[in-house]
Amino acid sequence: MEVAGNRVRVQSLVQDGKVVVPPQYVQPPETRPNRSIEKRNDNDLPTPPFIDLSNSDSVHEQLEWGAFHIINHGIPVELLDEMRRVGRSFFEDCTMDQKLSYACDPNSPASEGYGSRMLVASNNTVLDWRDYFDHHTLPPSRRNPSKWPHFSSNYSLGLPSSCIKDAVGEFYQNITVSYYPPCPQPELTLGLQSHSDMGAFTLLIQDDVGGLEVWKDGEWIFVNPLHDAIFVILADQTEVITNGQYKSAPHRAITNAKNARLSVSTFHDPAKTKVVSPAFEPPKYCQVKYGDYVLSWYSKGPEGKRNIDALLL
Ligand SMILES: O=C(O)CCC(=O)C(=O)O
Ligand SMILES: [Fe+2]
Repeated sequence: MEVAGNRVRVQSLVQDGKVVVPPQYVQPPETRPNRSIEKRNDNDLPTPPFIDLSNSDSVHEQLEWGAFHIINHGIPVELLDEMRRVGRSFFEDCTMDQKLSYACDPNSPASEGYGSRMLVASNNTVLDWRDYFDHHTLPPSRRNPSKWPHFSSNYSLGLPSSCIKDAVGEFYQNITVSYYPPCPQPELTLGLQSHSDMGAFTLLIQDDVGGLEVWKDGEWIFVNPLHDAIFVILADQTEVITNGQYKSAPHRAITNAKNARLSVSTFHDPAKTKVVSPAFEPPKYCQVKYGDYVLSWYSKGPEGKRNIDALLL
C-alpha cells in the first residue's frame, strides 16, 4: 500500500485488491447512497436544467437549481476531451512515485497537488473514496508550472461573467482533477461527501461514468454526464452576493464497483482579502472576508451547507 505522509491514496487500496472497504471510508447509514443508486434510472425524476448560451431567455428560472448544464458555450469539445484525457492519464499512466512527486502538503488544507483528503476536517471525518490533483491557475501570478505535471498547458476554461465578477474582483481559479477508483462496496461509501463549493461558481466536466448528484427539493438527483456540456455549480459567495436569490447547490459524488470515474472542476473564487457582501437591501447574510470563510470551512468541514447557513442574519 502506498502512503505519503501517512496518507493512503484510494487508488492504491484498489490496486492492492481490497474487496472490503476499510472502516474509515464507511459512511453512517443516514449518508449512504443506496437510495440514490436504486433511483438513478428513474425517468420520473427531475434532471438539472440546460442553459443554451446561444439563446439565454429563461436563465432566471433555471438558476433556481443552483446547478445546471450549459450548452453552446463556445468552448471546443476537443479542449474538454483533452482535459479529461490528461486528467485520467495522470492517475492511470504515471507511477505512484511520479504522482507522489506532486503530493500536496498533508498538514495544510487545500494545498495544491496530489492528495486524497481535501474535505477532511478532523480524525473523525469519514474519508472520501477519491484521489485528486489540484492546481492554482488564476490569477497568473499564483501559477507555478513546476507543480503542473508535464501534460498540457491548455488547462484554463475561463468563461465571461459580469455581475459576479464585479463583486468578486479578480478571480482566483483552481483546477481539481478528481479520480474515483472503483469501490468494492459502493453502497457504503461516498466519493465525495455532501458539500456546497465555497467560492463563487464551479465549472465541471466529467467522463461518461457518472456519479455526481445534486440535492434538490429533498432528493439526491443524479446528473447525467453530457459529453459536450459544462456543468455549472453555483457556490456560496454567489449566494451571499445575490442575497440568497441564487442558492449554492449541495452536491456529492457516489462511487460504483465497475469503473474508475474522472471529473475536472475549475473553481472561481474571490481573493482571500476580498470582503463579500449582499448586493441587495436588506441583507440576509453577514458580510464575510473570503479568507475567513475558507478557514472556517476547512476547520469545521463542509457538512452540506453549514458554513453558508452560519452567515444567515
Ligand atoms: O467529481 C464530482 O463530480 C464533484 C467534484 C466536486 O464537487 C468538487 O471537487 O468540489
Ligand atoms: Fe464541489
